[in-house]
Amino acid sequence: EFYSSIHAMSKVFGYEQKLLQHMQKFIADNDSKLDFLKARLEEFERERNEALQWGVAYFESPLNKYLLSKRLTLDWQRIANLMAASTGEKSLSRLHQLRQRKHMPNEAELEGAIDGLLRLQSIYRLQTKHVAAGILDGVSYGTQLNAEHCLDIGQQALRLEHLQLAHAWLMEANNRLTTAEDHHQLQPQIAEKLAQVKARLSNNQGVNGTVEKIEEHSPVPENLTVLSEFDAYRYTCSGHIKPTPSDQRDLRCGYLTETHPFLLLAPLKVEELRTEPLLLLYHEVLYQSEIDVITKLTRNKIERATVTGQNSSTVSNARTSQFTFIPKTRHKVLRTIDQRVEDMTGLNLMFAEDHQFSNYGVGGHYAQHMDWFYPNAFETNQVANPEMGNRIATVLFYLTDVAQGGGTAFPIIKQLLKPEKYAAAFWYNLHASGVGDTRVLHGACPIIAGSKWVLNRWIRENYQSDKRPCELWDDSQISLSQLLELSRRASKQI
Ligand SMILES: O=C(O)CCC(=O)C(=O)O
Ligand SMILES: [Fe+2]
Repeated sequence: EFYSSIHAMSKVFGYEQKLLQHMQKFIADNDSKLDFLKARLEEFERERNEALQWGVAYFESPLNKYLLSKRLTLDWQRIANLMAASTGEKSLSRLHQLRQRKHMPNEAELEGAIDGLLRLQSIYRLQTKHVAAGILDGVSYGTQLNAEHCLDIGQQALRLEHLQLAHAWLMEANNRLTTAEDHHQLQPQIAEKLAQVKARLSNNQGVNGTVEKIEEHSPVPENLTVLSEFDAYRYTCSGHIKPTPSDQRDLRCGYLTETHPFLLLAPLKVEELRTEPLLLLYHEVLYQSEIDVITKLTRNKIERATVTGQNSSTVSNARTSQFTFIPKTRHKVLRTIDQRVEDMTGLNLMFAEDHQFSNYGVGGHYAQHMDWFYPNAFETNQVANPEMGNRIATVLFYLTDVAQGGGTAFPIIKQLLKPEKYAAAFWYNLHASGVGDTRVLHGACPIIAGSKWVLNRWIRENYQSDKRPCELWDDSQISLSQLLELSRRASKQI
């Protein structure tokens, strides 16, 4: 699972250094063995040449008879033994051990890494020729891919039915054939795969077996209001879906001082991103010292995130991040943060879920979802502490900035929050009636470069009645029967 977090990736990077050291030792041992053999070979050849110069007289000397016999018995036996002995076994067995280590990537990880790259490419509409040249969204990382790498990626894109991208990568592989050996070895494979891609594309398009120009990305639809949920998420990540000036006209920002007397002294800086439904962004609501404690608390604790399914939690490509839950009893800093969340939200944190810390590495993302539980999740016992009710609100703290990508996208309310260290987003998941609000659909966009840490505070609805009174009227935009339908679909999907 190393590709889903930078933390795990740096560990594996350390293992690679050890692998290289064992390999060096192996080579050094074998080198000295070969050096020894070469010296013996020279010696034998020298003796033989001398013998040849003697001619027949050589065999007349008892000394030479002895030397020849010795060479052909003892000496050659030693040489043969040495040649047969495996050298560097110790380094080899250490190397094997290291490769068995936890976190060592296997083939599934390799595929995951390519998946992540293709996801980045399709969401941010990156051009293949740029990616292959190490340029990601305009920033150059100085890593070039060779023809073989491009072929690998093209093949996987083909397996994943990303036909347009498969085509672009295979063409790039062709462009990157440099040596004669590459041409000889790779070109036939590339040509074969290209033919497959073209055949599939023309089948799909129903064009009499010919495909004209193959674009690597389909054009951005003109009407961005009728899209699948995933497309809405990705076009929000890429910045194509964004609020209009009229969406933003009534928004305010300022200092929050009302929820607690303490805030008169230290007001919270808050910005309204949307009023209906409410989406707020608090700036500078964490201290570096708190992040330092959190870093220590979560070190070595994260594991690959799952999505909750019908029968169990499963690792899914819809969510490639790593997380851990930590109860607030573990450290005073977590309780201090909860006090601050109470001040920020006016809600009661007594029964919030444990603190969830997530780490996303390059390519890491979490596709669109709602944080609230569908009714069927309660019926099928998938909700921990169901008596606490649904997740009334979310506070999402950003513990890092992210170099490129990694925003939180809200496709329906057209917002893309760029991770800002020390900031936190707040939104209600439920309508005042308690019905889940579908407008707060959101997801974590894939990271292009850098690493992202977030802390989720999921606040449950019980014990909030004096804070956010439950309303009898339903302000939701969907009916309960539509909600149940959504819920049924969600349980089938996972
Ligand atoms: O990391 C983000 O930006 C969003 C995370 C999220 O939505 C979640 O963990 O539920
Ligand atoms: Fe979420």
